[in-house]
Amino acid sequence: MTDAVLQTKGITKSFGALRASRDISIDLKPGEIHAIIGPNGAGKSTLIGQICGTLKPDAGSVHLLGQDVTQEPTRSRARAGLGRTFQISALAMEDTVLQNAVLGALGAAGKPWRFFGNALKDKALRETAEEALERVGLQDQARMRTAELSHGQRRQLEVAVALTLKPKALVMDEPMAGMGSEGSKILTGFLDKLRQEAPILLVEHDMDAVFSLADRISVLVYGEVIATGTVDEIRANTAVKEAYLGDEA
Ligand SMILES: Nc1ncnc2c1ncn2[C@@H]1O[C@H](COP(=O)(O)OP(=O)(O)OP(=O)(O)O)[C@@H](O)[C@H]1O
Repeated sequence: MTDAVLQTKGITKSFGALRASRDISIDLKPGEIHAIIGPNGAGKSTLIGQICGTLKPDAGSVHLLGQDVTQEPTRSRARAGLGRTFQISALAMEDTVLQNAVLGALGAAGKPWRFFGNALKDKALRETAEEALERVGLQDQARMRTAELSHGQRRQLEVAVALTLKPKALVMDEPMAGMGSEGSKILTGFLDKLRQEAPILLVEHDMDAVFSLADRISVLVYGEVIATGTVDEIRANTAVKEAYLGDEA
């Protein structure tokens, strides 16, 4: 377990009487995609919030590259190498694709947003942004307004923004949501390669994507991890079939 890039130990979180996270211990190892699946309301977003620092656990701890970051705010976790993409887009729609990527690079460099006006002229930031766009295949769209991108391209841009951080680990919240089958295929191929650079904790409802990408899957039900295993192990797990997968297994 010592080689985990990201790890939670006994994370517990309640909202009033509702226990949204129950003693969750999961880890993310170098080079892997670890998918978190479970029904609506199972506690996936609550878990991500605690990992990324927007929510504080009532008990338990979060470790990034061996450091206990439980009390650290989101910003310092990001600076330490924790990248994330959001379920709801955080992009500035009226800005160009390149501007959004530069904004990401500016944040990754720890510079306040008031420097944004000059950021486009900053060679290093611009290069970081252009490189990230190229990696997700959006170099030809750099000058387009973000609002003009297709849904799938916006998802690709969100990944590019996360990449400007040069992350050591990535947390992705439903990257496939709203994608057509072609877009899902492109993103799946991209994530498949990306795992070598930064392992990915992937929260995803698209079971085709999960089954084709995940090295390991953890199944969350009522705030509790009921199983962790390979795709084959999870598909064969009776408790998982009963609680969640049913005929999809
Ligand atoms: N801030 C909050 N206050 C009160 N209850 C909350 C809060 N956030 C989440 N919950 C509750 O905690 C439980 C877990 O919610 P969470 O959003 O983490 O689930 P989820 O697995 O991400 O769901 P989905 O797949 O629908 O996104 C739900 O019952 C939800 O209503």
